[in-house]
Amino acid sequence: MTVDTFRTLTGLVVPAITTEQMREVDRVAVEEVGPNLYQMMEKAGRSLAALCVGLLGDRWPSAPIVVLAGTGGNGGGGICAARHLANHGGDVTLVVSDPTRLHGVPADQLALYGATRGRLAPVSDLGELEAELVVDAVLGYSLCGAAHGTAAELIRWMSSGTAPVVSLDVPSGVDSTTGMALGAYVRATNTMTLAVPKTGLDSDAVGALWLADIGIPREVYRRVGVQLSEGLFTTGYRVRLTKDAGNEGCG
Ligand SMILES: NC(=O)C1=CN([C@@H]2O[C@H](COP(=O)(O)OP(=O)(O)OC[C@H]3O[C@@H](n4cnc5c(N)ncnc54)[C@H](O)[C@@H]3O)[C@@H](O)[C@H]2O)[C@@H](O)CC1
Ligand SMILES: [K+]
Repeated sequence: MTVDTFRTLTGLVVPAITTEQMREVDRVAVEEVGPNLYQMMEKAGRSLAALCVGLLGDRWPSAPIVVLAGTGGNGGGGICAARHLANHGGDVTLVVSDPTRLHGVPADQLALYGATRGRLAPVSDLGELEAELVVDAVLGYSLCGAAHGTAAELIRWMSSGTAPVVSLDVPSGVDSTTGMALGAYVRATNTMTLAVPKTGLDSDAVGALWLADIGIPREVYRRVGVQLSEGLFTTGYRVRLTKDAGNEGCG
């Protein structure tokens, strides 16, 4: 099932967009207006780390956190979050599905993570890892078909454990436009989506839905034809979204 809108807890209506529209937002930002990908990913990773700290509450920073990252932009955001968690004294272990396939910004994120106190573990160590919180940054909006290979292995590991999972952008394995999963997929307790919510996020796999500001200015949205309320992030860099069912969420 897909939706056209979500709503903030204060009642603001937020439009939902497709993967194709989000790609166009990204393209206009990167090629025409800014911010660049490094800037956006930094904000995504930092907000994701802050959400994790908030969810762990008193158990932070002694609670073991496992961050699972894929090879694309979603993985890059997860690696960036792992760096922020490690920088702030967290007990972090990062597992990258295939480090040899990282390139560009995500590869730079991994190199930077190597300068922290966080651990890097191979996929073969998964069975030995303990987690009180798992960050799912395996697959984002570029999922094509059913999750396969190491990505599917990481998704199955998350599904077999009891630790809550926080997904970046979309639960891995779920199509961000249609909300459908053709194979293994993550059932998140929380999902932090980026910039604008996607039409496929009205799925039970999403858990509590958050929207993070990644610094995209209104000129980008104007060029793409997306109408976001200017009041959306007046209270912070992250806002909770609910399904837009009538007056749900209004006080
Ligand atoms: N504004 C932006 O552009 C930003 C994007 N970010 C993230 O980047 C994501 C998009 O990045 P990408 O386009 O690189 O793509 P993804 O990170 O969504 O995934 C790309 C990787 O997934 C693999 N893949 C695709 N379908 C698969 C399947 N069925 N089974 C196994 N592997 C599969 C591809 O081979 C590729 O290696 C977004 O979802 C978002 O989370 C953020 O990190 C930062 C800012
Ligand atoms: K994900």
